Amino acid sequence: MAGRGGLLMLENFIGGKFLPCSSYLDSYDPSTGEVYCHVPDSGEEEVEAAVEAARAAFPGWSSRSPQERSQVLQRLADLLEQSLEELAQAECKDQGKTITLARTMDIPRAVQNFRFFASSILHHTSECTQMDHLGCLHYTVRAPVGIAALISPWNLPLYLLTWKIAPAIAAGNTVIAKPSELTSVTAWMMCRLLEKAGVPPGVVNVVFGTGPRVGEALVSHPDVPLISFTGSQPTAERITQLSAPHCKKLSLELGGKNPAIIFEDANLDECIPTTVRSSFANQGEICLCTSRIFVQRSIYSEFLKRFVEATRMWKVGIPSDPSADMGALISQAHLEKVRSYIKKARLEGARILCGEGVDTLNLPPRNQAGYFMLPTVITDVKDESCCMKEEIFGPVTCVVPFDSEEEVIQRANSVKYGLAATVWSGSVGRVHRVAKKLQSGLVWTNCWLIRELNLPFGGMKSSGVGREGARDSYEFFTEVKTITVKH
Ligand SMILES: NC(=O)C1=CN([C@@H]2O[C@H](COP(=O)(O)OP(=O)(O)OC[C@H]3O[C@@H](n4cnc5c(N)ncnc54)[C@H](O)[C@@H]3O)[C@@H](O)[C@H]2O)C=CC1
Ligand SMILES: N/C(=C\C=C\C(=O)O)C(=O)O
Repeated sequence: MAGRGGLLMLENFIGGKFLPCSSYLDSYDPSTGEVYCHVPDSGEEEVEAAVEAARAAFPGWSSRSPQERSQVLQRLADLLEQSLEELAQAECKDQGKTITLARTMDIPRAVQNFRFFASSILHHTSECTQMDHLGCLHYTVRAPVGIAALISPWNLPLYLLTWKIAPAIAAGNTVIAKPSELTSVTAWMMCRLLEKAGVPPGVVNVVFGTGPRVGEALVSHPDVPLISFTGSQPTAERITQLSAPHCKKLSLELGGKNPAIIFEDANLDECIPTTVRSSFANQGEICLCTSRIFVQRSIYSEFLKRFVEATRMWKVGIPSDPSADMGALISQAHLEKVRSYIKKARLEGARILCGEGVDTLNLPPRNQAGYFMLPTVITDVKDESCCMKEEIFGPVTCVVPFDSEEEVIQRANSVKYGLAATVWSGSVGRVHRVAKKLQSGLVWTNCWLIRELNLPFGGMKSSGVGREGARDSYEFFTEVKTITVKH
């Protein structure tokens, strides 16, 4: 919809209707730094209306059979798939990611999220145990919890939002989704498809705006009993505080400081391109991205040389360029934050081998004010440095040597996060041994980001609370009851 100055103007989606808001936020095109869209700056009033709509829709939706709900999810998946190109173009413009990534990863995965939960909801079974000596049979039943608040970040906008909406509504809940105010467009586009897919009004409501205003109104609302959040650890802390008085169910998917551990028997021909990708895909703005690379000393020099060469080949370009490997970062503030880590590393005596401040970035004149930076490799950096401890969430990775297996496990585990690790070795015994000892919710060995949606996804320590996946999301989005029958 065209709004002020011909710019795109989004509206909230509440009770099956698009509704204007009394105030709006500017949303920027990361590749130019120009305002291109206005996003509703919602608050308590909009949350109240969304809660009312979600409450009214709950009895009807929750009493449908899993088969009926599954069909609706399948139709929505089909409609999203038919709009794949349009959604990919929108995601690329709104987020700054490359069109290739949006086409091959973000939007296909959003489609898959609905297909996956449309199927998995049909296959859950409940538990039953016998106590013959007491003449008792015990079994469990599950029921949807109610109105779910779903809060998602800006890095994988539709991908992560649908990873929450799909299991929540498949299980019979009604939802109020709040996408990041920085990347709201594809969620709004999805709302245009809901009626055609057969999603009844009020089952999926989307309120746009900032965390402190609309986010807090949502998470502290007494009639919203569960919250699924993906984002930063400080925001998770705030959500936990606000929801604590109501004892809400919480699922928190947070950041990482993910290690790659590369042993001397690794296949470097596979490891190097994959580790470049795991460090810099989506501008390093994925919570699963590698940011600490530990390399066994005997291959350290060779690895470093080849890794830097491969990083220099990683093309930074305008997001709409299909040959670009990396686009623009999300915002000016984020670009400055990422750059500040490189400055700190320099001051601490680390060496920047390529990227920011070393190589030259060539951009068309129209994109000079965009939020671009080159993929950057840091070395000679201490484990205590903030670059090795804190989540940077940008195209920056540190490479350091190690000597023994025990030492590298201890160093990899020495951060507050525990989300994702990769281990590279030709020894089957070693990959199992090391994977088991890493404090990490996910370990990929000799690969990265191969997702099996059935299995638990999530982090340990400060990387989160709870897991998502076929069974885990079902358990989160339902309440279980144990029933005992004396016969
Ligand atoms: N999945 C991840 O691990 C992600 C990590 N981050 C990290 O967080 C840093 C900051 O990025 P942000 O966008 O500011 O992340 P954030 O955690 O503030 O935002 C994520 C979502 O939470 C909402 N939100 C923010 N404050 C809230 C509050 N008080 N109550 C309810 N909802 C609230 C935001 O509007 C957004 O929808 C990044 O630099 C990165 O390090 C950011 C995005 C994703
Ligand atoms: N939660 C994030 C990524 C998840 C990826 C997946 O489920 O495949 C993130 O980057 O915040």
